Amino acid sequence: MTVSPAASAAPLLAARGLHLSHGATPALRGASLTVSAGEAVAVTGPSGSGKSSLLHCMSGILRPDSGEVRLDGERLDTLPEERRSALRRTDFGIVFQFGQLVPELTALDNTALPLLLGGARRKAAQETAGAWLERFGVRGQAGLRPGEMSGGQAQRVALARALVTGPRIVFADEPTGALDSLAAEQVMTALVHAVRETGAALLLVTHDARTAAFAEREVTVLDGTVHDPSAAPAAVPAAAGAAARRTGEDA
Ligand SMILES: Nc1ncnc2c1ncn2[C@@H]1O[C@H](COP(=O)(O)OP(=O)(O)OP(=O)(O)O)[C@@H](O)[C@H]1O
Repeated sequence: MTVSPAASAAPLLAARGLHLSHGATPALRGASLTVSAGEAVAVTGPSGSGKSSLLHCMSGILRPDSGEVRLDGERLDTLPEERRSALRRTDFGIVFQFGQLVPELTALDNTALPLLLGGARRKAAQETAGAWLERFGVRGQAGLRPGEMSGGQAQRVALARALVTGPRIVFADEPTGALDSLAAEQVMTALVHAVRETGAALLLVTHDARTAAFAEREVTVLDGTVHDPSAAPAAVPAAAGAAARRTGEDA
C-alpha cells in the first residue's frame, strides 16, 4: 500500500467508537484504540470483556456494527470483504491461540502459504518460509505436520507464517494461551524480537500479565470499552489526576 504524506501523520491503525454485538450479546460498546507504527500494545481484560472482538474488528475479520477502523487514515471497516481480506494478506499477520495451521500441510508449506496466495513462485516462497522457520528455531520441523509437533513448535511455525509476508502489524490473540510457561516465554521472546527487527507493530490480546509485559503499552478492555492508563486521566493515580485537574487537562 502507498502512503500519502498527509496520511502518514495518522496512527498506523485507529479504532474509534466501535460497537459490535454477536446476536443479542453486546461485545463492544464504544471501544477506541490506536496503534502507532512499530508499537507493541497489549490488550488485557477479563474473560468475555470484548478483547477478541476488538482484535477481530481492528484486523478487518469482523465489521463493527458502528464506529470506524482506519489504516493509515483510510477506512478499513467499510471496504468490501475481498479488499479487507487482501489487506490482511499483505499488511497484516495474524496468530491465534491454537495456531490454526492447516493440518494436512507441513510446517514449511504452512509458512509458505501466504506467499503462494499472494502469487509468489513455489521455490522462492519455500526459501523465504525456510528462513523464517530458521529464525523461529523450528527449521528442523519443516517437514512435519502440525499434529507431529509440540504446541510450542506449532506456535512458532504460526509466528513464522504470520511474519513471512513482512506485515506492518501483527495481531496475536492469546498466542501463548495453550502453552506452558517455558514455551510461552520462548514464543513471546521470538515474537517480540521479530516485530522489533522488522519494524512491525504488534496488537497482542492476552489475559496473562507475564505475556502482556512483553508489550510497551498495555490497555484494558472492560465491558466492551478500552481503558488506556496512558491516556485516561480517570485511570491515573489520584495525585496525578489532581495535577491534571489543576491544569484543566481533564475538563
Ligand atoms: N460468536 C459469538 N457468538 C455469540 N456471542 C459471542 C461470540 N463471540 C463472542 N461472544 C460474546 O461476546 C462477548 C465478548 O467476547 P470476546 O470473545 O470478544 O471476549 P474476550 O475478552 O476475548 O473473552 P476471552 O478472554 O474469554 O476470550 C462475550 O459476552 C462473548 O460471550
